[in-house]
Formats: sequence, structure tokens, C-alpha cells
Amino acid sequence: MQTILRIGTRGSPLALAQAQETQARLMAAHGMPVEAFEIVVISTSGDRIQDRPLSEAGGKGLFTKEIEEALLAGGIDIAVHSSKDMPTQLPDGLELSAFLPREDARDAFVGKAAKTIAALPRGAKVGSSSLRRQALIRRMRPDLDVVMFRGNVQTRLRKLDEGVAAGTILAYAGLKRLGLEHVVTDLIPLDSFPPAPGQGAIGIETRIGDRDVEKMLVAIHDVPTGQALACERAFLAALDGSCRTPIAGYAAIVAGKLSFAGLIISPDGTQSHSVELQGSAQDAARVGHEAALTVRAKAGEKFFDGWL
Ligand SMILES: NCc1[nH]cc(CCC(=O)O)c1CC(=O)O
Repeated sequence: MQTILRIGTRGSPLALAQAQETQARLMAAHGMPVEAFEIVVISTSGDRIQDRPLSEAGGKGLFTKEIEEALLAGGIDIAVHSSKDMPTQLPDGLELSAFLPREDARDAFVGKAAKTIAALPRGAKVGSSSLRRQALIRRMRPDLDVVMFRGNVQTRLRKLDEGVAAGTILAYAGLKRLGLEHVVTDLIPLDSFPPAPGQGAIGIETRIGDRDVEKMLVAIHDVPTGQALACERAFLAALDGSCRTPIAGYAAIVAGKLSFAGLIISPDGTQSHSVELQGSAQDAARVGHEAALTVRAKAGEKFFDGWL
């Protein structure tokens, strides 16, 4: 059998696990063999830059640039991503057209010196390169020493074993997809430690108007996940661009009802503003946009300046 669809992905173990999950769902939905869905590994700038925070090197788009170029050029037919790594503005001609059923969106603590963040000794080092996680850690425990932690999930776990930090925070979804859930010492509640918009959801990017590909993806698209993501990404889109302010947001869909909780927080964790909004799942993007306007009004425009 010949290839029907080429699946583009980064080469990290997590990215490959996500591409393989997409491949397996396509095979099951369409009753086709593995050869029908070829996985094409593409190296990105984000994979190569290891020595500085990505927010300094050029931001989220670094993990997607080369993959999107391949998609636009026709070298691949779909690109599989962690939704939370996707910028809100995609290149002309591309869209996120399907989402797989969302994994658990919570952050997980992986502790060496203690099982929970609360139980860490005073001044302990916690590794994270995410501005959101750094701010949330500082809000919980201003005494802790937050240190930079880059690299893929395996690299970060190795740094912990080497004693570089007493603990780190990773997405539970990523650890589960890698079969590494056993390293988790605590699952952090969504309300005290809200996730990044899109966390835990695999998103599939396509060329706008590629009807054949869209038809194949309908069979694996998860509607509630798509609605939650529309809300969270609308929230992010109405807030980012302006700032390096950490942003968290999570939408839960239960029986057609959407509940969204969003948070913006200063990088030092001392100031934060939150918003909660309910609505119909059909109106997901509007709820996210409205939540952004609400939290923006609460915080004031000055909140978004000058955290550099
Ligand atoms: N920025 C890296 C990244 N992008 C997506 C995930 C986890 C999987 C997911 O959120 O779907 C991770 C690692 C982490 O945050 O621990």
C-alpha cells in the first residue's frame, strides 16, 4: 500500500509519541495499515537552541517554523504539535483543524528533596524555564530558588538526578505519553496552578482548504477538545503579543457547558489577576475573548508593561 498522508513532527521523544498516537488513530478510524501514514521527522530551531530561554531567542514559533515550511511546500500533509507550543497567529494558509482527545492538563511536580512543592526545604532549587511555572512557584513559595531548566523532558529528569535542582514541574500529559508517569511525586491542582492554554492537547495543523486531508481528520477530531482550545486560544490571542506576562488558562467542557478560568501573573509571582467565565461550548471563542477583556480591565494596561 502506498502512503496516503505524510505526518510531519519534531524528533523529540514526546513529539514522536504524539505523531504515533495520531498515526494510530488514523489507522483505526480508516481501517488502514501503518504504511498509509508515514511519519516525517523535521528538526526545528527550537530543538537546536539550548543555551538561553526561548522567550529570548524568538518565542514559541521556533518549534514550528521548519515544520510549517514543509507543510506549505507540500513535503508533508499534516503537522502534529503540542497545542501549547503553537503561536496564536499561524502563517498565512495554515490552520489548526483537528485536536485529539485531551490528556490530563495538570502540571506535575517531580520532587527529589520532597514529594510536594509545599514540603520543599526553605530556599530549595526548583528548575523550570516556563515563565508561567516560575511565577506560580514564586507565588506559592517566595523563598524557593527558581533556576533555568531547558531541554526535553528526559534532559530535565536527568538534571534532577544529577542534583541540579530539588524538583521540577512538567506537564503530566507529556510524562504520560512518554510512559514516565511513575516519576511524578505530586499532581498539582488546576485551580492553584492553572496550566498553559492548550496544555495536554495534541493539535493537527493543515493547509487551509485541503479538503481531502480535512475529510480524513474529521474521524479523529475531538469536538469538546476543539471547543476548549478555541476558548483558551482566544483568551491567549487577546492578551499576548503585548507582553511577556505569564498567562494561564483552562476551559472545561461538561455536557455542552464551558467553564473557563484564566490568570495573568507578574513574573515574580507577587501580583496576579484571575477571571472565571461560563458559557455555551458553541460560543467557546467568544467566552475566551470576553475573559481576556475582563482580566485586562481588572489588571490595567500598565500590568502588561515592563516585566523585562
Ligand atoms: N514546552 C514543551 C512542552 N510542550 C508540550 C509539553 C507537554 C505536553 C502537552 O502539554 O501537551 C511540553 C513539556 C512540558 O511542559 O512538560
